[in-house]
Amino acid sequence: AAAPAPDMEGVAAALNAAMANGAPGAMARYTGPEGVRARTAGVRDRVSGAAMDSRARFRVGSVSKTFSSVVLLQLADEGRVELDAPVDRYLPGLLPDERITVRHLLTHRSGLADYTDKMFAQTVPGFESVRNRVFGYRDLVELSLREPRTTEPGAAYTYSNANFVVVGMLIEEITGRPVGREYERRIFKPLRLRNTAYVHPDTRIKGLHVRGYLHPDEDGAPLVDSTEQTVSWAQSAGAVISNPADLNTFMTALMRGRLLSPRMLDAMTTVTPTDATNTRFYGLGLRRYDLSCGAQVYGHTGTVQGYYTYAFATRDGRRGLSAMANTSNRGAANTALGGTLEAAFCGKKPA
Ligand SMILES: C[C@@H](NC(=O)[C@@H](C)NC(=O)CCCC[C@H](NC(=O)C[NH3+])C(=O)[O-])C(=O)O
Repeated sequence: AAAPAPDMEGVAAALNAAMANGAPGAMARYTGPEGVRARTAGVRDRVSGAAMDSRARFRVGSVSKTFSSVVLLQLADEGRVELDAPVDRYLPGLLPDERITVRHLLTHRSGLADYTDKMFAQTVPGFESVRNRVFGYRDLVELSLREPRTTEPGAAYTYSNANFVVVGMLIEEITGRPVGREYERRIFKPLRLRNTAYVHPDTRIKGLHVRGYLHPDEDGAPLVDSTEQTVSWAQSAGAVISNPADLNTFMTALMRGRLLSPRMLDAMTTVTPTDATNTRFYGLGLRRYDLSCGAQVYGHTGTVQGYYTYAFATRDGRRGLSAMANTSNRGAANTALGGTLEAAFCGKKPA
């Protein structure tokens, strides 16, 4: 059946719901056979009052994991890394268990603990303690290895930023180049993503951008402007900057086979369930959400201080949606923002 037209009023309602739940602003951009549709709400800057702008850049958080996964899978397509080889073959001695394979990293089944749980147990103090720090990859792996492993290698899905820190190390080890350079030459340049950048450890977002606002843990405490930070605590797991149009271009081009061989794209989109709802799945650095109308959308979510992101596309790459709310540490705002997916990909609810 032909896909339903996007329900842009429903998208706008989801943006307003994100604002009602604590986001100063939000925006979404749909691309499909009907053309491009964008909606904005609220402000991108609480001090100047500047309105949200769908061209503006922001921190995409874990959507960075899909960029990192694409680079590593291109290296696999080139025969320079084997997904089922132990990480130990490429980074000898880094990890304490040689059963951990490259594929375990990409599927969050390595058992490596997520160091951000402790790092950000207290949201604002944790953020303030790292926002200007520059970590080496090994510092972050060390932080992870201080915690007990969460599963036997391959046995279960347990999400961890540490996995994609090691993916960044693999990319640099195999190519001999910084991960940012590989993003540029393999993804940003070929797809002409002119509003996408990897500037770690620079703390600024250059050009027209959204300011991000972090909710403290204490009820009623004022929002913290978290726009400037190194995101060195995440790097290849979360430090990419982009904008809605570039995220649509990236996810739809990925699904159309512009970045990987058909075999590798099939591997990337081969998913396993991540929870009991059987509507959320994970492949190789890629999420799949199964929506109420039967649509299956592939992409990633992102959470970095001051920014919630969704960036998804249909498997045929004909339709895409990216959405952002400029707040975080406020789950209800994130859930509300997620409502843009149902509205965009399932269209108007039957009356
Ligand atoms: C979940 C998401 N993951 C990511 O995007 C990665 C890069 N972000 C995190 O791990 C969250 C770090 C804490 C955020 C902070 N929370 C706290 O500090 C809680 N105490 C905040 O909300 O800004 C994803 O894969 O979709």
